Amino acid sequence: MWVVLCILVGLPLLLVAYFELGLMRRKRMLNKFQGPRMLPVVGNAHQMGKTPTEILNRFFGWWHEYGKGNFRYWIGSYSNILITCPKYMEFILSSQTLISKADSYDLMHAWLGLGLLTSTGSKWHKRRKMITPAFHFNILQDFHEVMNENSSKFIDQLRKVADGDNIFDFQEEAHYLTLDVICDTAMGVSINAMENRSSSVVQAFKDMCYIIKMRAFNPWKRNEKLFRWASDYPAYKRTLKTLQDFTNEIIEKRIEARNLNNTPESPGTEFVRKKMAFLDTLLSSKIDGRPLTSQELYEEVSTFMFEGHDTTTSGVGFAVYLLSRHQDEQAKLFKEQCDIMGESSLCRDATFQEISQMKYLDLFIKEAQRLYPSVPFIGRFTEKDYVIDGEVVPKGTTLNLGILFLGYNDRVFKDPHKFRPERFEEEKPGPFEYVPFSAGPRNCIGQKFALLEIKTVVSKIIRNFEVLPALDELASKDGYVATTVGLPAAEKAKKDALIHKYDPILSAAMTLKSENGLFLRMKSRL
Ligand code: HEM
Repeated sequence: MWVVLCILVGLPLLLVAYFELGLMRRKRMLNKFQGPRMLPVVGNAHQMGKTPTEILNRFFGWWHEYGKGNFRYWIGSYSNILITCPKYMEFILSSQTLISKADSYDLMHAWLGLGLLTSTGSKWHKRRKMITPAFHFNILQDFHEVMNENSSKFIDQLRKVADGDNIFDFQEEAHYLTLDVICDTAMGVSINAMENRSSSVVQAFKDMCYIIKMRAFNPWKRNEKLFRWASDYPAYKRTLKTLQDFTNEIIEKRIEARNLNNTPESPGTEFVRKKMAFLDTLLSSKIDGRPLTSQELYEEVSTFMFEGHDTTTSGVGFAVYLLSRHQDEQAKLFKEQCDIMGESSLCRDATFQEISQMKYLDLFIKEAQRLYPSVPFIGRFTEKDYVIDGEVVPKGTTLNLGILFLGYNDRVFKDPHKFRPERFEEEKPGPFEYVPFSAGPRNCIGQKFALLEIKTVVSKIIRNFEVLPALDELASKDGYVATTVGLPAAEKAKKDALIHKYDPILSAAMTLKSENGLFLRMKSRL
């Protein structure tokens, strides 16, 4: 009897002791960082919350508690530091060795393999060098034509859905547009997602982006082995196969066409684009003196398909959302369009040069990305000890770089909850104080592409539509943004009552499919 009792009590205690002993070194070092008290075994997991909204609120709560600095927290045996100090950002993002991604990126491996976004070490170095020329100025100019063509179709589509006083989900519409642009520029094919939205490939892209984000917030489904038992696993596998088959087929056909010297210009091919697609650049490139293997081609094309449309969808979405809330700024943007394009030719496409002259639009997009960055967090993993600003960050720590938090830091941005595009002319943030596209050697390779696309689409919307004020109580009358993000708890509670129904950052920027959508009203100007 006593023996059984001893085993029942002693064994769990021994297990806990063993578990804690294994973490001792990391705990000792990380205790030098400020952060919430943790329990044995679970760490701070019990405090995190379950939904993206709860998790984000928890992070902002701690951020205020710890003086808007970095803080550490533990999820079981996983040690994390949320990085919000520009000095740390600088060290991490400038490092040539601290380039391994956090384990949250593993969720993308099944689809993207180890492409530019997810790879590390010499594999990443070689690929980065090879892919950089794909964003050359001339290629970007070619891509601008595709952006223009597709955004004209998008405007036609908006005329249908925004007809009269219709309220519609803008984010949903923008998703199909950005998918069309990226398919055309990355692979040289048109899937016409704006019209064929129910096609299996179009839905597969949408579902896959959703699944990746949903799993990131679900501790069980995040685990590959446990996810296999989930009821949505079979559907996920089907989605994955649809995307893999589609991409591989396009690559094979493109190679065949090239082998037959059947250039993309030749009639009779299904390749609609007459210009070089990203895939063509890859097919002409070499790694270690040899052409890329089918797997390498697949990984890079898929990476572009993912990175290149999900991010720009929210980039366009939040900019247009802010138009609805900030009518004075919308009026200034419209005036800029008239000045640059001429009042009588607002219908035509803006040229590459005209887009670069749209200075107020540039400031507006910068401000939108400060408040609602399309990529709110990025993650790194320490493969060895690092000394950052005099403190040792031990091997085996996940560094979550809070891009979102930088934008709400009043030491960097005066009155951060005020929506004021002009601030970027007056108070220039340092290179690591505002990093929506990251910075340093692993910054966003598609930054110029993304900004060009967002500006092309948003400027066209401004010329063609008046984005009407929101019908709720949240239209800004004082220039402040309608969000609870970044507010201290007391102020947040006051605003919560108003905003709980609709807060784009909590529902969409945290990138789980928006609970309510991004509902807007527009009136045609023409
Ligand atoms: C608003 C739009 C976009 C934003 C805010 C954005 C932001 C970012 C950020 C923050 C990173 C760093 C990720 C990390 O370190 O884990 C990144 C990396 C990357 N982005 Fe973007 N991105 C955007 C659009 C695009 C587009 C349009 C493309 C391609 C056409 C693209 C391709 C990539 C790739 C391939 C990487 C990985 C680069 C590397 O690790 O060397 N992105 N992006």
